[in-house]
Amino acid sequence: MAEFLPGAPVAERLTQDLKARSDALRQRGVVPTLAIIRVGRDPGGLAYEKGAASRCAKCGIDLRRIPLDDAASLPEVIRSVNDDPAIHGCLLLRPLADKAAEEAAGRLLSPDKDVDGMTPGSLAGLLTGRGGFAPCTAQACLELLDYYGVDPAGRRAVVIGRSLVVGQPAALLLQRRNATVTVCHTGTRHIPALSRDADIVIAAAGRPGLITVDCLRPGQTVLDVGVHPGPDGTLCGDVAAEAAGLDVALTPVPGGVGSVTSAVLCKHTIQAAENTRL
Ligand SMILES: Nc1nc(=O)c2c([nH]1)NC[C@@H]1CN(c3ccc(C(=O)N[C@@H](CCC(=O)O)C(=O)O)cc3)C=[N+]21
Repeated sequence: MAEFLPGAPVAERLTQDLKARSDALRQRGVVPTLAIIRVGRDPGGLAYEKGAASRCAKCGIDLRRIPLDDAASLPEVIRSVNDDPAIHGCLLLRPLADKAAEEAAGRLLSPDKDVDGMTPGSLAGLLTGRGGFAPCTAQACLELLDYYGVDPAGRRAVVIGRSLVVGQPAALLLQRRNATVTVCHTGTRHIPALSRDADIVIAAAGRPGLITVDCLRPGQTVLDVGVHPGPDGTLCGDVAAEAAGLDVALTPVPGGVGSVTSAVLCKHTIQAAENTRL
């Protein structure tokens, strides 16, 4: 049977540290503040905004919600966020229907306030190891490994999925922690053999049930990033439900990586507020 690795204790430990850091900032007259820009009403974005709002309240972070009907005013809103010293972090919920507007927003947002790690500046910092915030879900994977004492150093890791939001940042973060990383994607042959060979598997393909039991072996640590609404209204991940019967350490869906993501968003916001000089 699988040993489950819940996200709640990881988020809770992060929250305790962040609340203390927020109190220290407020004593210096700095109120850590996050702006969340939402264009439209995508269910995934609404779910994330709801989780982030709840986590911000626990961490002592003020939240500025900026709902927009469309992307027309996005450049002006991003500029006002960049110029507002009272706002330390900004999350633009993605994806936008208007890809060009999303890319333009990524070029406009100050990397210093890009707590979601979406801007070219942040991604360059991730690649070079010189500053910037990593995308929160990728960072959440490392927070889970650290909390549960799984040291990536010297281990073989397979990341399934090569998005700029999760797969590639997670691979870079694992490499920086001295893991040997293989990134699998739609062009990869023999994913099951490659995946079975790894000590750590990060499933971030965005395809429900893609990682079947023949991709896994006893003793592995498996982080399931997928969050997919199932036909019966429940949520499922990229890892097939049958994996629960294997002798692996597995993050549940819901209650796994997703529940740590918003805590990492808060961690980046507090860090951004601490980076400001009074
Ligand atoms: N710039 C940007 N960055 C994102 O990281 C981003 C985004 N836009 N747009 C929306 C998606 C979706 N997303 C989720 C994160 C956590 C949960 C989460 O906490 N899920 C809970 C379950 C929530 C529920 O029960 O509905 C869990 O997995 O335990 C869900 C969805 C981040 N996203």
